[in-house]
Amino acid sequence: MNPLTLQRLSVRFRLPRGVLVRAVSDASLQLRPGRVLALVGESGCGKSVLASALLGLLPGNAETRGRALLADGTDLLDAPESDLAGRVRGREIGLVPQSASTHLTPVRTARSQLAETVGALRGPSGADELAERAGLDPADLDRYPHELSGGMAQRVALALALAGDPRIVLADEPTTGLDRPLVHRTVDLLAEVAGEDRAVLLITHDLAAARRVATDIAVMYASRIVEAGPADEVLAEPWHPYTAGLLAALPEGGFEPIPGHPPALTELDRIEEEWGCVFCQRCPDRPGFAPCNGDPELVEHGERRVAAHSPC
Ligand SMILES: Nc1ncnc2c1ncn2[C@@H]1O[C@H](COP(=O)(O)OP(=O)(O)OP(=O)(O)O)[C@@H](O)[C@H]1O
Ligand code: NI
Repeated sequence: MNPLTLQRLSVRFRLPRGVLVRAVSDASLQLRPGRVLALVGESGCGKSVLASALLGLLPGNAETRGRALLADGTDLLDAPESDLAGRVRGREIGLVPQSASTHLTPVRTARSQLAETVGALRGPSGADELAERAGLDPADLDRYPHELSGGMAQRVALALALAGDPRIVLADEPTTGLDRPLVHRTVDLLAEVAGEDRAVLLITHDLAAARRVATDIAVMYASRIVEAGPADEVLAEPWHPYTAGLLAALPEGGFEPIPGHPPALTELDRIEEEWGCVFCQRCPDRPGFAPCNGDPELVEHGERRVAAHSPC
């Protein structure tokens, strides 16, 4: 059994006056030990909401559907908070947050915070060992948060995420604000963490970083996973025009961003009704912006799947 299996996970938010935000729609994914799954997509497509759902950290106006199953059958979507707090967060799933330094208490050294977390989670490794596994000189643990560089803070955050010896490590935009060499260093460390037989979910809009370490990739657009599969295959020959568009936006792809913007997540039902699919309005394969007919079909082939019209 895989450490985590998502089955048609959906999350929507209820806003005043009956407005609904469809943040995640029917997401199905598997995290596997020893592998890095990169979840990529433009800002606002629902990546962080998906992560929050797995950690039981959605706000009160969220409604979920589907299942998010741990290997022992626990469904994270309906597990009681006591279970999530006592057993899941930190122990089953370690979180590497977006801006590491804001998660550290300013008045205490990194070492005291790491030691406290190890104690609270009853983790098997000491602070020095965790620091080394996170690529940090143990001597740097004696620094206060304001004495840590961005890269060091990120490594402290990784050490904290490993403190409870979790089988799953979830990193949500762990490279924000880091320069390119540090981005590489950070994602390389995540690959090493996967090498310890953990499953890593790397959430990022940095496709170049994802390409560097991902073994598997899932591409999210307007709340849906539109394409997924082994990273080398998907990135060498994308099946969805959105994936192709993301690659074309990279420097080596020619720096040609996809024109237009993703639709507002409050508008998805209306757009699907009018257009058939939510990507048509930006789709290079539909000159003249002809609407598609109906839902994009899901095509599965081996380990790959794509939800697009042909051509979409
Ligand atoms: N509590 C909430 N109530 C209503 N809408 C919300 C709430 N939380 C998030 N959203 C909306 O859900 C959508 C998805 O947000 P999310 O943070 O998951 O995007 P993302 O893909 O992680 O983007 P980024 O790359 O910028 O981190 C956004 O449109 C956001 O405004
Ligand atoms: Ni289409």
